[in-house]
Amino acid sequence: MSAEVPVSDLTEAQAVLELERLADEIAAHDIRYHQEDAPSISDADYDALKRRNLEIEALFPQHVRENSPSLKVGAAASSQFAPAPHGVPMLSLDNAFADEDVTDFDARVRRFLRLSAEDHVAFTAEPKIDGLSASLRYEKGRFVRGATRGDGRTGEDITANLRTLNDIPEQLSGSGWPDVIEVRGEVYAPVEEFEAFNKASEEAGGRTYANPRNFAAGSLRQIDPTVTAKRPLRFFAYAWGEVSAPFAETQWEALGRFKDWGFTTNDRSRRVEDAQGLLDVYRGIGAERSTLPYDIDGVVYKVDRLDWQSRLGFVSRSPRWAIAHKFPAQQATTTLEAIDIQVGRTGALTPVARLHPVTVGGVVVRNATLHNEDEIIRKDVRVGDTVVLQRAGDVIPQVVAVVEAQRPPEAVPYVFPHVCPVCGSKAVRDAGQAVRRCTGGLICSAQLTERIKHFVSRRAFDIEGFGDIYVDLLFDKGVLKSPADIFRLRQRAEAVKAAILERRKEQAEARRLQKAQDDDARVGKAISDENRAFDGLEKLFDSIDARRRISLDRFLFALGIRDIGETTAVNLARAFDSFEELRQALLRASEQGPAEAYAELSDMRGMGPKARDQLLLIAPTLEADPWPDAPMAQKLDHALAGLASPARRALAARFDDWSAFVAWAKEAAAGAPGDDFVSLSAIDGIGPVAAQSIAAFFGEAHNRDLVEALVGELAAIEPLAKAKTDTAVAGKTVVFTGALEKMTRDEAKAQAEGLGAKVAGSVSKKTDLVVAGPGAGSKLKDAEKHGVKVLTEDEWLEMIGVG
Ligand SMILES: NC(=O)c1ccc[n+]([C@@H]2O[C@H](COP(=O)([O-])OP(=O)(O)OC[C@H]3O[C@@H](n4cnc5c(N)ncnc54)[C@H](O)[C@@H]3O)[C@@H](O)[C@H]2O)c1
Ligand SMILES: [Zn+2]
Repeated sequence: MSAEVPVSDLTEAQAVLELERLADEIAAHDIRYHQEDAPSISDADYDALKRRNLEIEALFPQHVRENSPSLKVGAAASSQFAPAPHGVPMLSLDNAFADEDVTDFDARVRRFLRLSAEDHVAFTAEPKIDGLSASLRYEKGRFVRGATRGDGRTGEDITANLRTLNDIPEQLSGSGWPDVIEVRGEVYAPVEEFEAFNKASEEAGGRTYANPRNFAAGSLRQIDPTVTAKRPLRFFAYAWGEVSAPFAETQWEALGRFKDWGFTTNDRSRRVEDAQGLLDVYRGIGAERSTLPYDIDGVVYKVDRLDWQSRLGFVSRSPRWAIAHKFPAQQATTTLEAIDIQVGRTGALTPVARLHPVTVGGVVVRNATLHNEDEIIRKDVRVGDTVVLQRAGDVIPQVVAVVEAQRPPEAVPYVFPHVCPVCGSKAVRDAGQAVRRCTGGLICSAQLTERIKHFVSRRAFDIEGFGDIYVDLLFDKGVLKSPADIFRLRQRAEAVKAAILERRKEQAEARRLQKAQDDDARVGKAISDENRAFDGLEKLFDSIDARRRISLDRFLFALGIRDIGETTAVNLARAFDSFEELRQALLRASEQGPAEAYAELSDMRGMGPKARDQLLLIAPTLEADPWPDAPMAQKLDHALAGLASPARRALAARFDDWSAFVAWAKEAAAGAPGDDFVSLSAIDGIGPVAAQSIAAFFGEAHNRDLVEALVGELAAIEPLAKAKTDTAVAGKTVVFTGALEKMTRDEAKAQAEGLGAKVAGSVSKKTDLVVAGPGAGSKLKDAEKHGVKVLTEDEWLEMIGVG
């Protein structure tokens, strides 16, 4: 996660934005976790996002969003299943982590019920099974409908799937059940069976799951119940929803009734006379945890008396009468056999620990995340080390520490690669960023699909109808390997059609397998539907052809070069009369761009531009070690006494050898930028960082080849008109905010830039004008704060002579 502003430092405006961001991000994780059974972050990271959201809401209660994650349960039901509305909502639980949280819970309950010190509150303590909850409706003792929790109000109707579970009686046994009762509880997969499934599935080339919970959820929510029937799912009953008549007076009694009626209840559940007893049960169950046949992530405490439960009632997403006391993550030690680097679709290099297989909390772990470069350095993780692993019902187990006492003598510090293992391009870190990224962009196959999606997107080449589905499909089938290939698709229409057909057949086959019935007629139909799909192709080819003429700024932006955003692309394009002229300038600059040592020096934390320039001046005069016996820090203090101390410290942290430092400093001095590079970085709105990025891009032969091939497919790259200097707004910085009524934001921006104005996204001291339409918010306030002139849209149009 990138560096975050501490909650207490957030301004009100930042808080509003942050709450919005968190709501979006958490909602996306909820869908991946609850709907797709494929979370992309660990539960601990997810919980941290939720906590941050809560903390901000506590400071700015007036800005709690209607869709706040703190008010929501789960995620909306998937449309794959019929909706199953819950008459009594299915809620989540509040969490307790520390012993004090449990004491607080007891105190809250007593305060709410206005009990005196002598009154005892009895509780049940039940293992918190890490599965997914289900609600089973019985009418006159017969199972009639079963549903998932969904968003708490509406779940998914999975009756047929639930019927396949042996733990779920078709007909209740015993007697005394109400005419209507919804029995609720947890569907889970025993750890051993989960492992066996994964192993068999892996050998057969099928899907594997990260943990028993995802496996249970994925197995239960199958379209085809015969698939569910083959999966080893179990059910514990522990709660209820709608009932037509009371059937118990306490939680404990209710659990007993469930058992009488033929359900399995957890035999580790206990009833305790007061809150003191809860912690004993917690420790007891905790001690047994790693030997239990199923995953648990805590103990749930519930007020035993049901009349008290109903008086306590609910807050938005959880009952007041219950709490989940979570266990800390489970740990184990093993040896680290290798560190592999994976490259994500955005080019991020992620280190993965390959481990000697070890069982953590019942699950065999072979890989663990090491997060990023700094984490490896901070923990000094080395290949061969014995490491402590942690798993918390998590997606990916983590390496939390190294057992240094067991380090083999030959283990050396890990050196994080500076090149991409997929494409061999340089991998760099931006200042202040934890992630190292491959700069290969369009030539890196790990990133290609994302880059092509960017290339064809609205703000780049704007190829209508070229959706993600086409990009993924054509890439998978090997038809699309570079931007130039886009323009060759019409010529290769047969290959495109074959790819589409093949995909359709795969989909039909997957459907057929899922339906587990040989429905050949449907496969046949799916294929004949192709012809209709091909109709769209002609149109796609036409819209591709329509973009063979492209403006220079869009062309540059589409290449997805680091630091070359839309505005920078426009500024660059404006400074040159043709693409050819720009290309020549870039080639010259790339030969004189700062060398790697220079770039690293400029990038070093603690090294300001002043210290950098001083060092570059001194570097050529540095000589053999003047003080061989002193520690490196003292040598640097001595030789570079004129430099600020943070700069000296940064160097001392980077080098432990005098001659390596001197060689590097000399290289940096030699690599200082030449005239062509300087004039590139002097272009208005460019600067050294963007100049360095684009020069480096054109400096790499494979990028030049890629551009060459692309240019070969295009009819024209059209230069932009030079920025005007003789208009009323030339050279002024303008910010648009609120709704514009006479034109779109993009049009307004293009028009203003055409008149020589700069368009900025936020208001600062440097802003000259703010054009505010209806609904303008914080930017308008910022304008007042900085005393910036504010215009209406009409006043603006008048000013530029259009009104
Ligand atoms: N990694 C991700 O992307 C991601 C996304 C969403 C949620 N999550 C994780 O899911 C959890 C939050 O989900 P939640 O809202 O279901 O809360 P929860 O799992 O913490 O608690 C509520 C659930 O506990 C279960 N439960 C088990 N035994 C029970 C018992 N004896 N009595 C009552 N309930 C019992 C029920 O299914 C109930 O719905 C967190 O652990 C969170 O980290 C992770
Ligand atoms: Zn790469």
